[in-house]
Amino acid sequence: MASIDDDKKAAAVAAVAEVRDGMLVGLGTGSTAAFAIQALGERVAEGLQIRAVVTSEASGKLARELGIEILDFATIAQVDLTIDGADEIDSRCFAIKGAGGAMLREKIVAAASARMVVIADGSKRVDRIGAAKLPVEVLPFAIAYVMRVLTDLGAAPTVRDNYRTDQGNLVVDCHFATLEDPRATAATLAAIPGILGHGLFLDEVNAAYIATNGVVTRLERMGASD
Ligand SMILES: O=C(CO)[C@H](O)[C@H](O)COP(=O)(O)O
Repeated sequence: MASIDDDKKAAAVAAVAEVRDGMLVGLGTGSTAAFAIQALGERVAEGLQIRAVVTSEASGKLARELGIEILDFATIAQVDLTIDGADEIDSRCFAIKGAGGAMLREKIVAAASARMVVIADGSKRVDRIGAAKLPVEVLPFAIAYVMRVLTDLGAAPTVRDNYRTDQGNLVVDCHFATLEDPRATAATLAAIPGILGHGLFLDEVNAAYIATNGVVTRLERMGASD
C-alpha cells in the first residue's frame, strides 16, 4: 500500500511529465509541490531546458539547490504551466489553497499561466470544496477591522499564530458553515479592504493529478464551472 508521500510524489511526477523543453514553469508551494520541484530538478539534471518562477521563498530555495533557473516573477507577464498543491479539490476543479500561506503569490502565478495543474494525494479530493479552512491574507494595518467584518460574516476567523507571509502580511483562517456559493464568497472576500488575497481558486485550475494508493487519476476542467 502506497503512503501519502508516495501518492504526493506519484501525482507530482505525472504533472511534471507535462513539462517540455523551452517552457517557463510556475512552481507552487507545499509538500506536494516540493515533490514536483524535486522531479523537475531530476529532469533538468538529465538535460531538460526550462526556466521557472516560484510562489514562495521556500520553493525558490529548493529549486535553486536543484539547479533550476529561477526568474524574477516581477519581470514575467506569462507562464506556460504552473504545478501546485491544494488543500481541497473537487470535480469542478474548484480548489481551496493556502494552508502553506502562499495563496496570494500562488493565485497571481496561476492567473498568469496558460495552464495550471493541481497535484494532490487522494485525501484532498472532495465532492464539494468547503470543509478545509479558507485562508485570507490580510494587511496587518487592517487586521482588527477585517476580523470584525469576517466575524460578522460568520467566517469564524482565527489569526494564524506567529506567522507572516513572504510579503510580511498576516493570514486569517476562516471557516464558513457552508460554501454553497463559492463565487459569492470569493466576491465578498475580494471586496473587503485590507484582504489582499484568499485561498478560493475557482477559475485558475485546468486539471488535477490525484494519486490514491499509487494510482494517479487525471481530472480535467470541462469548460466553465459554477
Ligand atoms: O496552497 C498551498 C500553500 O499555500 C499548498 O499547495 C497546499 O496547502 C497544499 O500543501 P501540501 O501539498 O503540503 O499538502
